[in-house]
Amino acid sequence: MSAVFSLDAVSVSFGQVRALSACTLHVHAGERLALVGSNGSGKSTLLRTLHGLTRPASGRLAHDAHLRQAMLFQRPYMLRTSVLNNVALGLCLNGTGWALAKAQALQALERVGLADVAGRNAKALSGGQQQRVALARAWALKPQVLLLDEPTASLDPTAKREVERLMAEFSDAGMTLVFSSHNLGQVKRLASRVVYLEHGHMVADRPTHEFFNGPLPMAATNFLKGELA
Ligand SMILES: Nc1ncnc2c1ncn2[C@@H]1O[C@H](COP(=O)(O)OP(=O)(O)OP(=O)(O)O)[C@@H](O)[C@H]1O
Repeated sequence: MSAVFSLDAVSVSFGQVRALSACTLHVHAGERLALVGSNGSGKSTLLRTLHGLTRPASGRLAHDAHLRQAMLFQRPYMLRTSVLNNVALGLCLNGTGWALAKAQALQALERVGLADVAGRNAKALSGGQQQRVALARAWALKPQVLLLDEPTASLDPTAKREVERLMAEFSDAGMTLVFSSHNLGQVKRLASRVVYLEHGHMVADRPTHEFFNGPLPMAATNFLKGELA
């Protein structure tokens, strides 16, 4: 299988804090990779490093120079303008002309079931709707890889399921997903593979079924016991 991202012994530091320690990881095309671990274990740092927002102190990050990737955050950033403009501006920043950007933005909003609110102020939407706008903004860019940092953490169960459904559909359409989550039910439902991080170290890296059915290193077993208790 071809790797879309390869991390080789990557470490990231913030001053005295070692956020990632010698992480080696190959993300393959079409995977749905979940990052799990306690608060501060390095999940966001790993995602931000894959997206080029954080620079490794050492090690090597390799990907195809033409790889199209997008990233979603726990709280989506919405500009104080219409939903349509929020999606179209993302396309414009990537070089699409305004008229085409608006047409493609509308298609993307249809894709996530939000065409009917295209004219509303994005800031006035619910958290769940805003996350779907962010998914439309990402979808419109046709990324090969979508990175998602706890995309459903602040959403109610219905909105959470809707975002999960879209993630699954995007994956079925061929997109590679890398996401962090504290919701192990969600990880079971969505992931094909799970990486467990602790204090910046990758302690376990398993297909989802094996991750939840062991055996695992003791630290990962203790984490699972704590989370499922
Ligand atoms: N910009 C930053 N400046 C200083 N320290 C940082 C910065 N970003 C992350 N850290 C530190 O790096 C470590 C890893 O943080 P990170 O946010 O990657 O963890 P996480 O697993 O995503 O946590 P959470 O589950 O709480 O989101 C933590 O000790 C955190 O305090």
